[in-house]
Amino acid sequence: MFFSRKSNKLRAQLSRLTAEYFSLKHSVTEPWCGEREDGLTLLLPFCCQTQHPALLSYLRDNWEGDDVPPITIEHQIPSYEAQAEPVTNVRNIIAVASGKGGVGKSSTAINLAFALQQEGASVGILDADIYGPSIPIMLGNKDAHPSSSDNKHMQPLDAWGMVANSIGYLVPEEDAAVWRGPMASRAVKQILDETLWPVLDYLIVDMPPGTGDIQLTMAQQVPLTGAVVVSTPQDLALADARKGISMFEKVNVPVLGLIENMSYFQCNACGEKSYIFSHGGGESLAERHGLPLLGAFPLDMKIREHADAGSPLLIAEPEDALSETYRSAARALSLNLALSASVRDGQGHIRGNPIGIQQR
Ligand SMILES: Nc1ncnc2c1ncn2[C@@H]1O[C@H](COP(=O)(O)OP(=O)(O)OP(=O)(O)O)[C@@H](O)[C@H]1O
Repeated sequence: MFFSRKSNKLRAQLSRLTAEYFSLKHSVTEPWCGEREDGLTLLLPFCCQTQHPALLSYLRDNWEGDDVPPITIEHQIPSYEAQAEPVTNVRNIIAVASGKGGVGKSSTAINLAFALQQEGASVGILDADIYGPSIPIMLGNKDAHPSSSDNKHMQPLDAWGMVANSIGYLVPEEDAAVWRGPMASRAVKQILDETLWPVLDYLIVDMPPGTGDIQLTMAQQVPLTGAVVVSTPQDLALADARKGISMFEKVNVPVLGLIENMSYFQCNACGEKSYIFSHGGGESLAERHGLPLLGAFPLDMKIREHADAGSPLLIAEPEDALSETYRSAARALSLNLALSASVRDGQGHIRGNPIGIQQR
């Protein structure tokens, strides 16, 4: 065993500094710390790959004692409990939902999916917005169709390194548009189960907007690990977002956080922010429900342009400040899931308060 006598002390120090970095309790970070022959290991149950260098610097700069041992940071995302049977190869399914239509749920779903991927997770996206599938347009492959070698299972489409499936790849939009609720829910469940997903840490599901029977049935039938609710700061949208939160609570799906979209518009010329759809609504809704606000995104032409052009913002402009805001939301989402959910097989139980990752 490496440094046998000192190893407990070293692990305790790694745990303390990691807790400080993420503003967590020492007892939360302790199980993440281990050792191997040539040094210490930090195995995180959430993804934040872009932060590893900063975390490593923080550990090195604040290490007390003689030499800093070699530290390896890795992540391994567990499968968390859900109300229904898991889908083959899929560790966690996260719904992106909105009470009201047109608030930017699909744009958020796709950008969050790429952001999680850039943070080191393996991610796929399922477009369950049966009456208005927009993921194929946003991925730029609306005329593609999944292939099948046995006429029973489908290979998901692969666009920009992201696996995806959507009703939009399978049937003409006008056909799905007339399906009744039960048929629509069955179709989503069927696509979910019959797609040959590779091993995924997260499958992001773009839900149909609203909180009616269809959404409720889907929330029950799909083994959701958690949900993210998207809203604009407008009173009307917030009232519907509240209904969305209650819907997930009713079916015991934990809401992992809120996203406020179209929060403000910033003038390119003078930099002034205008709060077109009101101000602070997302924050107060999050506070009232004890949920984290994972991110607040401006009304920005780039978001619309990349969605329309089928070139995901995070791929086309990964260095843009907006892309970093999506990655920050993705990190907070991944961390919050790790802190608030129970691991599916009952091993390595981790609990704590929902918080975002601190920017250092
Ligand atoms: N923050 C934003 N800034 C600018 N445009 C945005 C933003 N968010 C979304 N949009 C644009 O608004 C339109 C609606 O967005 P999107 O399709 O993501 O919403 P939705 O809530 O999924 O809609 P639906 O209810 O139809 O499913 C799209 O044209 C999208 O590009």
